[in-house]
Amino acid sequence: MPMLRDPSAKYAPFPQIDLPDRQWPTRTITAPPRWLSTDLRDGNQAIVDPMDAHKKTRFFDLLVEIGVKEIEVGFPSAGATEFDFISGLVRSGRIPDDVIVQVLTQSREDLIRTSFASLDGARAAIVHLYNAVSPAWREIVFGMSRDQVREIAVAGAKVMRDEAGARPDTDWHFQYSPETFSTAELDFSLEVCEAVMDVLAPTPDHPIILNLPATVEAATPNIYADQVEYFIRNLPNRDSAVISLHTHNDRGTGVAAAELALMAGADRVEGCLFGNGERTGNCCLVTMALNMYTQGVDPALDFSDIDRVIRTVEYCNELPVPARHPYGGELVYTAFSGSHQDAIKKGFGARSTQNDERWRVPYLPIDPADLGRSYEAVIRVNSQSGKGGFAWVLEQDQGLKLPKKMQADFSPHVQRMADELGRELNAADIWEAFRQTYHVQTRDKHFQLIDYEERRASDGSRLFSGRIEVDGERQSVSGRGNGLISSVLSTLEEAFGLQLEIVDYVEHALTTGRDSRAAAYLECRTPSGQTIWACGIDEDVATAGVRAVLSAANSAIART
Ligand SMILES: CC(=O)SCCNC(=O)CCNC(=O)[C@H](O)C(C)(C)COP(=O)(O)OP(=O)(O)OC[C@H]1O[C@@H](n2cnc3c(N)ncnc32)[C@H](O)[C@@H]1OP(=O)(O)O
Ligand SMILES: CC(C)C(=O)C(=O)O
Repeated sequence: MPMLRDPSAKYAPFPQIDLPDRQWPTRTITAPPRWLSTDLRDGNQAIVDPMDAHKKTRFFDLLVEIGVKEIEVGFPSAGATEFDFISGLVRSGRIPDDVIVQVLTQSREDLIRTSFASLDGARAAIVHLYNAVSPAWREIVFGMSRDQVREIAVAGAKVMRDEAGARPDTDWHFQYSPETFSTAELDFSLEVCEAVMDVLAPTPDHPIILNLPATVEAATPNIYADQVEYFIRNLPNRDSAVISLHTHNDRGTGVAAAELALMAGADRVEGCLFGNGERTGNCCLVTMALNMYTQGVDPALDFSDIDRVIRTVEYCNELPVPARHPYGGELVYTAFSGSHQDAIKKGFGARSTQNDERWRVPYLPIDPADLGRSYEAVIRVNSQSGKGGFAWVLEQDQGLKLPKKMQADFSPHVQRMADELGRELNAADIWEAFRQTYHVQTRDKHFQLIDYEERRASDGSRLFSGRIEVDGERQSVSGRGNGLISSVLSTLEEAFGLQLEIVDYVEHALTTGRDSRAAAYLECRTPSGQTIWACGIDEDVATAGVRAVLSAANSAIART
């Protein structure tokens, strides 16, 4: 039994933070944070084949297009690929004036100097220093006391200060991360950050960025929010620091933790597109930004063409964006199940009639069109689907708006096909089933309309005379009625002895413009009381009605 019956001996619950007057639970997010993308660093260090310069450049350009203003472009001391990319980028003139690049370094003198060297010639840059501060890292990784670990940070900060001082042509900004903040004692994180601030002497005009990582997510997101609020409230010179968040997703709540910690007073969020990053990844910037958007807050990041973003991210990371990933996954706007389809279809219907700006479509938290997604994929049909499903597909694909009762009539045909095929039914499958069921635009039917003309008799009645192919043989037939439809019905009765009574008739245009076509739907009853639904489609609305009557006649013949 690999899983323990009593895991409490091996895993301890995370302790609560003593912050009884916490403020964050009653706050809301009303403005976007400063965003930093760490796709080219935390993301890149976590993929099987790190990106080459070509891929990194493509990713960088994408981030700029989306609107990210702070971009961690790598870890210059990791090797030549990283160093050359960063120094090449700095010299390329590719970095827009309103975008600042950031690099990460361990707190080791040689690595810090290499990091500064990679940024030679930069207009502005952020150098990001880190060392882990929590007990397990102190004891296991460094084998050091608290004082010694604090000294790692202080020594690194001094090298940063001196390197920056020696390179006055660049507008340097400093960032320090007490790595493993989320599992460290809060007083110690504060102590180390204060010691780093003492060296770097930030001011409100030139603040330091203090980045508080949940390097490993170890508790529920409210705990991280408490930690961040506690840190902010106890940090001297708060106005000389930008408080930044860097969450991971080990418990699946990386975005939630960042959201609550933003409510706790943080200013900046680091993360990756679609949550790439070490292990389960970083905070997903797409999710967090679009969560804000769906609360009516402009996130200042643009995902208007989310599929293009996904294509580039998948190409660069060589990792798929999962089908269920919030906002971006292939299936996140798709309903297969009947009751969801029904509600979504009604939601779109209500939108088209109510002219209401507020988004209120059941089951869809966001309008897919805002992200460049079409409505076609919103509803897909398989054996779990209902009437709303195929009705939506026929409407999107063919422009057909089936009357409700006809949907019920067609439903068993679709259900049978889905059960038999055991797979999703695409638009072509459904259209083919519809054509066969209602003899629409098929050649192999019993009655086939060739042509007809309609005249008004002196007594006001209508005369239908036309040519109908009956099992391949053309016949000239005619009949009289009060209107065109009834004259065709009497023609069928007189010429072929076929009796049909009209119960309901609906017609609508299929498209607008010069090439418009029309669809007519007919509910008929046979002398034995059977209901027959029929459909006719034609460029001319009257002819669509005639075709619908012949569709009903073909069904009646098929049933005998
Ligand atoms: C949580 C994060 O994501 S942090 C970012 C991590 N990212 C990366 O590591 C990607 C790039 N890194 C690299 O390419 C390599 O680690 C290099 C080139 C930077 C350094 O490589 P190496 O020197 O071979 O070793 P490594 O990274 O394993 O460092 C281990 C040593 O550094 C020490 N160390 C680790 N982190 C830090 C730090 N932040 N500050 C100071 N020392 C550190 C360790 O205690 C260890 O010391 P020891 O050798 O005395 O036991
Ligand atoms: C370097 C820091 C910010 C980091 O990546 C982490 O702790 O996850």
